[in-house]
Amino acid sequence: MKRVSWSSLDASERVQALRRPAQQASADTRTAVATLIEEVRARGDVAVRELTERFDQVSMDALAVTDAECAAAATALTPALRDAIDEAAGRIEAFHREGMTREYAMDTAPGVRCERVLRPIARVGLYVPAGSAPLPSTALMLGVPARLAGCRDVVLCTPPRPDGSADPTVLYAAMRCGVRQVFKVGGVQAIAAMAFGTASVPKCDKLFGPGNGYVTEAKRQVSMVEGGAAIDMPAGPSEVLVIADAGANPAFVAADLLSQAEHGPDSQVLLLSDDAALIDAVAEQLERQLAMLSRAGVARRALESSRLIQVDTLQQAFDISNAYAPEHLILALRDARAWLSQVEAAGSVFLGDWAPEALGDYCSGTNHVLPTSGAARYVGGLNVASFQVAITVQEVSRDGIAAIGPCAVELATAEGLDAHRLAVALRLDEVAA
Ligand SMILES: NC(=O)c1ccc[n+]([C@@H]2O[C@H](COP(=O)([O-])OP(=O)(O)OC[C@H]3O[C@@H](n4cnc5c(N)ncnc54)[C@H](O)[C@@H]3O)[C@@H](O)[C@H]2O)c1
Ligand SMILES: N[C@H](CO)Cc1c[nH]c[nH+]1
Ligand SMILES: [Zn+2]
Repeated sequence: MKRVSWSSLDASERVQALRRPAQQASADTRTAVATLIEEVRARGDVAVRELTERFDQVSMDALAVTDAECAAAATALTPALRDAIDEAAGRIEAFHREGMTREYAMDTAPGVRCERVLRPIARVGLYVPAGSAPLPSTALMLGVPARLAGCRDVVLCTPPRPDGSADPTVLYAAMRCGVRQVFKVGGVQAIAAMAFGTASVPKCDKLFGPGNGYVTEAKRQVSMVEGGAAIDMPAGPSEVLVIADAGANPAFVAADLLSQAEHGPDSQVLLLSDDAALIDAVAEQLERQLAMLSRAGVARRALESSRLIQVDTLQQAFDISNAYAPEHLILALRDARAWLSQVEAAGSVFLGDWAPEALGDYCSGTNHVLPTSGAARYVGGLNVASFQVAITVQEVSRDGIAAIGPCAVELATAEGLDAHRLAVALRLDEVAA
């Protein structure tokens, strides 16, 4: 893992040091994804099956998971795993319920009642990755808020395993959230199928969930074409930025870095510290722990585009972090809570030595579907409101229009919009008569 001293870098070297490996899909990826989307759009399930055979090396007959498969999934899990999923789901539900947006109403003038009401998005499509590792925790992170929002049709796609089945843990987690429409489809073909609909897969209004570079690019593209679907956010290859001081535990810090590096070769992990000895110790721990990982190859590739950065001060570390806007930010600091006020852009923050990012991935209660590639500057992680639309309502009485109508007339006149002015003025005349 490359080590740099921030103050010795010039401006362009600093940009280079924080460059993400998959900042943007390459032109080749964009073109390839566009072609795949068009194939699904034009030929529906036939194309989905062909692409599944090409990219997942499995020939599929039925794409939908049957009730029998769901029932078998539950019994395939150990009681301990079922309990862990149930326990995690409980905390995720509690935290998301508490944070739900509320409806409200107020009189903005006598006789003018303004309200915000909430409605669930009717048809939502959830993507649960399973390319290099099936992620049942992602099924919880998507399914729990979808259920709390009250979405009517919840569709879930996840790549099939080599034998054509769906991962039973993903299925159990999906069922735990009340998801009944599950399809064994992954990658671009899943996103295109949910965006445009096929004979098997229902068309959805909005798509949610993380995925690799192809999935993320496919989401971006379907959200930009007429007749496509809205999307939650860019939730691509995982990232973590750790800010650690001299008192941090190097083994903990290294483990946290590796926990994101093992997601994929295009993951990126950064350590920022004002203590050279801590950085040395973390580098040593990284090597030691890599030797114990089953996915060491993947993690090593991610570490190639990752950095150990020595900063002059912790304040400088926060300036760098805010500019980078990481998906996950770990503050391995003695007074982590006091530094929280310095965080301006991050998907999810982990305070102190006892809050590994892996807890947020699974079971602290927060959502792990988070903005990557710097999108944390303008969008937060998934929550119940992501699955709802807020509709505003106004109810106006005769007294109400008498009170605020002249204001509208004045503004409509200034804009030269006569019909607007008339729509109000006619009513004012009637009220005055
Ligand atoms: N940001 C977040 O909130 C978040 C959360 C969880 C996971 N993640 C990320 O999700 C990703 C999961 O990726 P994954 O690959 O394991 O699973 P995935 O399900 O996203 O992708 C697997 C699919 O990719 C498709 N694919 C593979 N090679 C292709 C090619 N050459 N052309 C077109 N399509 C191809 C296949 O159809 C396959 O089914 C990781 O990068 C992980 O870091 C992000
Ligand atoms: N760290 C991932 C989000 O970037 C989520 C995840 C799921 N399972 C393990 N980790
Ligand atoms: Zn993770």
